[in-house]
Amino acid sequence: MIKIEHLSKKYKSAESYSVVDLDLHIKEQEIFGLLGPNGAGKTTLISLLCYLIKPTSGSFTINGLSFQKNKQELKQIIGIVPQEYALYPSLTAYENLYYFGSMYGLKGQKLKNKIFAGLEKLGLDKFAHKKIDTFSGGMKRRVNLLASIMHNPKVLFLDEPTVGVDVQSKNVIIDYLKELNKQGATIIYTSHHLNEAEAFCTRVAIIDQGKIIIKGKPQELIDAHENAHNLEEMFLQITGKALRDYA
Ligand SMILES: Nc1ncnc2c1ncn2[C@@H]1O[C@H](COP(=O)(O)OP(=O)(O)OP(=O)(O)O)[C@@H](O)[C@H]1O
Repeated sequence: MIKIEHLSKKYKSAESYSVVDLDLHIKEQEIFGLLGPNGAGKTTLISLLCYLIKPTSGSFTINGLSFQKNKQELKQIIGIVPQEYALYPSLTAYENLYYFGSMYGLKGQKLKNKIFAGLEKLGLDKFAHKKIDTFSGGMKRRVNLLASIMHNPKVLFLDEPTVGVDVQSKNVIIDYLKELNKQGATIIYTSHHLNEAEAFCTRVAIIDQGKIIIKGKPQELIDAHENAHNLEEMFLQITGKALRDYA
């Protein structure tokens, strides 16, 4: 499904590479977690795969398609849930979703039904006609997710989709993602919530300084590390306890 080969990225203003000669294959219908300390290169990797930024070298394909040759086809099959809200605050939830759905060529009753079905699933149907700037963080995160899946993408990239939300919103988001995955979506997501990733992901990769240092099924990784009873303990053993501040 996703084949990444020797992918590297060095930002123009940066002194070092943010993604370094990275190889990774992700299979269809996996839920793949990209984990790592602050500044490890997770967002950069997701941004490369969505072609929001260009690689310095290396290549990748998604479903056999490459951005260089099949940009339009790829745009139809991928969905991107960014870390920042991609919503218009002065428009209602319905108007936002209508706008994003129209961008993918959806219209009329079909689009309307899709919007209301999504809002209902995520517990927001009562708020369809309220403006986004009146929403809580958890509500905005849920609309942000819906905006990215209006076109039923086969592959969904999510950059910290549950950051800053309460447990209730987090559970609704994760359950919805599991449902999309059951329906066939491949999911690639970044998170700092290691308990969440342990329960949610079929496989995870731990990234540090732009490189994958370990990957596998969460339980297998935990079992392979003595004294680690969960993913967080394994993560700390591998990445160390030092702070990762950068500017
Ligand atoms: N636009 C940019 N220009 C220059 N350097 C950048 C840019 N964006 C990110 N970087 C650098 O690339 C490295 C990786 O950053 P990235 O945001 O991908 O990490 P991350 O793993 O997503 O971190 P976090 O968990 O804090 O979101 C960092 O050293 C960061 O300073």
